[in-house]
Amino acid sequence: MSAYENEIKQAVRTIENWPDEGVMFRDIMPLLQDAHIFRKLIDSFVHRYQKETVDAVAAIDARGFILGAPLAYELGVPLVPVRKKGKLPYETVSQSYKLEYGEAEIELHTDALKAGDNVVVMDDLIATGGTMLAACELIKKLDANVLEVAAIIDLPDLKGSERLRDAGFNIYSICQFDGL
Ligand SMILES: O=P(O)(O)OC[C@H]1O[C@H](OP(=O)(O)OP(=O)(O)O)[C@H](O)[C@@H]1O
Ligand SMILES: Nc1ncnc2[nH]cnc12
Repeated sequence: MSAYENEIKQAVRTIENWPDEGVMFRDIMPLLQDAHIFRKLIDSFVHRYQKETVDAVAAIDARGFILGAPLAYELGVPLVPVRKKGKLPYETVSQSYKLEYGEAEIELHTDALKAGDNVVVMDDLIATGGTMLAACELIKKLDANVLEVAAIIDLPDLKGSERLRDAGFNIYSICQFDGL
């Protein structure tokens, strides 16, 4: 792990037993409160994608918006918010996915991407991978291509990154934490 990756990992705050007993909540808010770390964080994503052919950044509601917006701005490409159900006013495609308890649904406007667009999908964290996989399905429904899914944090014990890899997606995460 490089020095900057370690600096980012050290800045993540862990809250035990939140929101439920047994969960170690990995809180990215301290990374945003430190302007120096926030800049390094965004720059690391920019550096990874600036030489790639990226046509859009899809950012997942809600914490993915915080990262996806500055990345899209710096790359000079469109920002495509992937929103939770019922928030987008125009015609949508939607995809349901499993949560620990029950189901959720996310949506994209049908005109958000063009067929063949190369898309980076951005969120703060991959746990079970359900959210990222659903976002990738939406992108595929619009005949666009997922170049890579990107997150600050991967929780490999929850097998989300494994599910994403098995489904054929490339993954980039800056740091990993053991446990739930
Ligand atoms: O890999 P998964 O098991 O799908 O979990 C990861 C997702 O969970 C969190 O969002 P949450 O649904 O809590 O919404 P929020 O961003 O509105 O807090 C996180 O920001 C990811 O989007
Ligand atoms: N452990 C965790 N920390 C922060 N966000 C999460 N989303 C799902 N699991 C999470």
